[in-house]
Amino acid sequence: MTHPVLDAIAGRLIVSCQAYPGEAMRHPETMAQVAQAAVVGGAAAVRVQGIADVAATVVAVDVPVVGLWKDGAEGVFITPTLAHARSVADAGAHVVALDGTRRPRPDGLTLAQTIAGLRETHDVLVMADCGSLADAVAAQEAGADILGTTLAGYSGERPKLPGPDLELIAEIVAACDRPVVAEGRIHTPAQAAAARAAGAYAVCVGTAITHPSTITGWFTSALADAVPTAGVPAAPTTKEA
Ligand SMILES: CC(=O)N[C@H](C=O)[C@@H](O)[C@H](O)[C@H](O)COP(=O)(O)O
Repeated sequence: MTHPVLDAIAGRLIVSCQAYPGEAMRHPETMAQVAQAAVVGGAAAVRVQGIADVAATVVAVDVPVVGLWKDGAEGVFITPTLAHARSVADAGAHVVALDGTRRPRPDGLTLAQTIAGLRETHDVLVMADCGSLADAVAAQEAGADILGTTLAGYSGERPKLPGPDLELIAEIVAACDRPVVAEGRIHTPAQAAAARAAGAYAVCVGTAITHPSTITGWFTSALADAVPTAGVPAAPTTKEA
């Protein structure tokens, strides 16, 4: 690859550091610290949501920052307009991640117009968050530098599998010639490796690394379903006097 950011992430892990509205960890400094911890663990890049979080993280880590701005929670909400994209780039993101689906955008621009407009003002890479093979093909045509499977299972064109959509990753890799970032519901190291084996250029993991409430829920659910099997010592009981 010919771009230093693409060189940096080749075959590597990107960690998405996001807290959601109303959550205790939703604070730019907190997310920047989470990003620092991910870098210590070997993250080659981090993905961060929100202008303040991007700005705080860019100065806190020495790896590329993939920035996005979620505005809303339905339809096109990941960096939905050119104005959002420029703000993310202004905050210092090295890569601007934006909705890469074929759905209408709130400002009426096409994806190609959005990418071209961003390039007029900023020297950044663009990651298109796609939900299907057709999205990825169109996003490549529109000028995206990186194709992500971020929206597979969220835009209505692919099933929402419990794990990553490995089939889609392989299809995009076969049909396109841009780096493909596997993202979405990669919950285990084995799934990350499987995404890489399916042809992903890099693998992005969020929830399983940086969302403690969800991870805690996985454990509490497992315990709620678990029953002691034979041979397990019984819990001590209080001796009667
Ligand atoms: C669909 C959507 O809004 N995805 C968002 C995109 O930035 C994030 O909420 C995800 O956490 C991120 O894509 C990483 O995925 P996962 O958390 O499954 O590892």
